Order: sequence, then C-alpha cells, then structure tokens
Amino acid sequence: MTKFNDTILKAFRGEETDYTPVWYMRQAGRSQKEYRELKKKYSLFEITHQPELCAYVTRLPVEMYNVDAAVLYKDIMSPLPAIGVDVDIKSGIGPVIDNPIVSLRDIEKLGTIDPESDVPYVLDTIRLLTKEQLNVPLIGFSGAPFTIASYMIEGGPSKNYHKTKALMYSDRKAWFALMDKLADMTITYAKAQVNAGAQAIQIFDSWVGALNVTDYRTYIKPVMNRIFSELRETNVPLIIFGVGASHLITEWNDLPVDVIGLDWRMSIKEARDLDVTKALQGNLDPAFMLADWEVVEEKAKQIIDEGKAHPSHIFNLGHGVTPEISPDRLKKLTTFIHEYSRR
Ligand SMILES: O=C(O)CCc1c2[nH]c(c1CC(=O)O)Cc1[nH]c(c(CC(=O)O)c1CCC(=O)O)Cc1[nH]c(c(CC(=O)O)c1CCC(=O)O)Cc1[nH]c(c(CCC(=O)O)c1CC(=O)O)C2
Repeated sequence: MTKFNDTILKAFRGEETDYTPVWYMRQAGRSQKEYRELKKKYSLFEITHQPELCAYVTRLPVEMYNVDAAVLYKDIMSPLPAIGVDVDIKSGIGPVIDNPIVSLRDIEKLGTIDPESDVPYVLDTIRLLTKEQLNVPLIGFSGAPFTIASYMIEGGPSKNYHKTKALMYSDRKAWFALMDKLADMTITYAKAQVNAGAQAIQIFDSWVGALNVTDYRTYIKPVMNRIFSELRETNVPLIIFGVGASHLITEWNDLPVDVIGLDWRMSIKEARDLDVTKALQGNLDPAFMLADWEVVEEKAKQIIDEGKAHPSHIFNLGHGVTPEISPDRLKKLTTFIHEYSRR
C-alpha cells in the first residue's frame, strides 16, 4: 500500500495544504458501470450488509478518480430499521416508509440503536477499509434529525415538507421528542463509525434549507448543537452539509463544526464575505459536469481560486454525483483540481 495521504484531514482542520483536496458526494454509485452491474444482483441494503462487497464499492471511486477521501457506501436511511422504522429504497423513487410517523405515540415507540448488534456490517466494512485497504481517509456520515424526520413523516421524498412542518408547528412536544430520539441515534451511530476507524464525519441535513432562519433557531439549532458538541469528543473533523441552505450558513458557523459544505447557490467568496470562518467544502453545481469541458474548467478554476483565499477549502460538487455524470469527467476534474491548485 502506498503512503497514507492525510491532506484532506489537514484541510478539514483548517490547515493549509499543498493542493486543494477533493472528494465527491455520491462518488460511489450509479454513475459507475461497475456499480450498475452489481445493482442488477443486489439492492443497496444487500450491498451494505456484505462488508467485502461494500468496501469494494466504497473503494472504487478512490481507485478510479484518485480522490482524497473515501465515503462509506450506505444511505442516510441505513440506521432506521435499528430504531424500528421499516424503510425500503425503491428504484427511481428513493427511500419509502410505509408507516409514516403521525403522532407522539409513534415517536414514543421508536427504539435506540446499538451499532455493534444492529449494524455490525457497517462497522466491519469500516474496519476492513481503514485497517487494510485505503490509503486516504474514510468519511463516515449520518443524516441529521430534520432530514431523516422528513422521510419518516412524509413517507418518502417530498417537495414541500408540509406534513413535517405541520407536525413541527402544531405539536412541539412531539417534534422535540422526535428530534431528541433522532439526535441520540445520530450521535451513537456516528461515534461507532469513528470507533471503528472513520476519520471524519459528515452530517447531512440535506433538506433543512426548507426552514427560515427563525424557525431553524427555534426547532433545529439546539439539537444540532447537541449533536456536534457530543461528536466533538471523538476528535475527528465534523462537516455539516445541506442543499438550498445558504440563508442558514451563519447559523451553521455558530455550531461546533469544522467544515461547512456549500451547495452551488452561494459562492465561496460570498460565504467568506459573511464572515464564515470555518473551512469550506464545495461547490461545483453537478449540472456543470454535463457541459463542455472548457466550461467545467473555468468554473472549477474560479472555485479553487476563491477557496485558496480562504484559510481552507475542500473541493466537492454542490450536491451528489448524478447517474448521468461520466466517470471520465470525474477523473479529469480530479486531476485538474490537483494540478491547478498546487502551490
Ligand atoms: O433515485 C434517486 O435519484 C435517489 C434516491 C435516494 C436514495 N437515498 C436518498 C435518495 C433521494 C430521495 O429520494 O430523497 C436519500 C439520501 N441519501 C443520501 C442523502 C444525503 C445527500 O445526498 O444530500 C439523501 C437525502 C438527500 C438527497 O438524496 O439528495 C446520502 C447517500 N446516499 C448514498 C450515499 C453513499 C454513496 O454514494 O457512497 C450517500 C452519502 C454519502 C455521499 O453523499 O457520498 C447512496 C445511494 N442512496 C440511494 C441511491 C440510489 C439508488 C440505488 O443505487 O439503490 C444511492 C446510490 C447512488 O446515489 O447512486 C437512494
């Protein structure tokens, strides 16, 4: 195995690096033909239950693109069965929950996660990857309470989160009970990933941008503060990410996180101009990946240049790699970022 490359961990911690490190959300998955072949035989959950296979899927983009980190292949819904939520991932739809949460009674029935007995395969995959296979750090992750709750309440993906917001606005007791249960799950699950070997944790609050700032402060910020404060004990870098959440970025800057993941709606410079002090991750609009290479290169240069002026920057897309994006493009972009950013 070649020497372990910890560049991205330095960038996560806000230290200057020799070049801009890069990883891509959803770098493992449907954009790769090897993955699509596997999916003819196995579902996402079937892959994640087999550590050797799951480690292979996780490693594939690292080997193919030379990215600076691996991200554990699984879904934000993966821990839900452990707390008693029956979830299925349906092709072309996404996560589906047949018995959505409607009341405090449903919330009180939710259990707690014991990672060693409930998701041993996740921990085994991490051990395999970090002890034997990877020469770059492994990023573990968990969904955040609002985003997970939105699937549990809506029963699947949603455009407007009306049922989720209705519960939040009308039954504070139920809402905070749900946030607390999901926070406990997130903390226990993320800590177990670190204990097994994960070297950074990203918390996906993908859909929290649906809330305004005042409601974020009232209904979400306290629970996010608790999650990150407790995860600080692990000493690994902590990343927060959300889509369409630029209006919440100064709220996130208050949280005990190391890195803020930006989607494409706000530039790195605009974030810095708001006095955001954390390391920044992002933020090429995945749509650019379908445009002519010259266009991609020009936009990537701008992001790298703005990132260099910031204490620390990690290149990523503004959201996950979509199935249409070609692996050749991802490889070319990774090489370009590494070469162009070298100091
Ligand atoms: O069908 C679709 O287009 C996506 C369906 C979907 C899934 N989870 C979901 C959604 C979105 C939704 O419906 O709300 C729900 C889901 N999963 C996830 C997030 C967080 C986010 O992306 O903002 C979310 C919510 C937000 C979002 O999807 O944009 C996270 C996720 N899914 C997954 C991974 C692991 C990985 O990519 O290595 C990761 C995390 C790490 C990372 O970003 O790299 C894997 C995953 N989940 C899923 C799929 C597709 C189906 C499959 O191969 O069986 C796949 C594989 C792929 O993306 O190609 C299912």
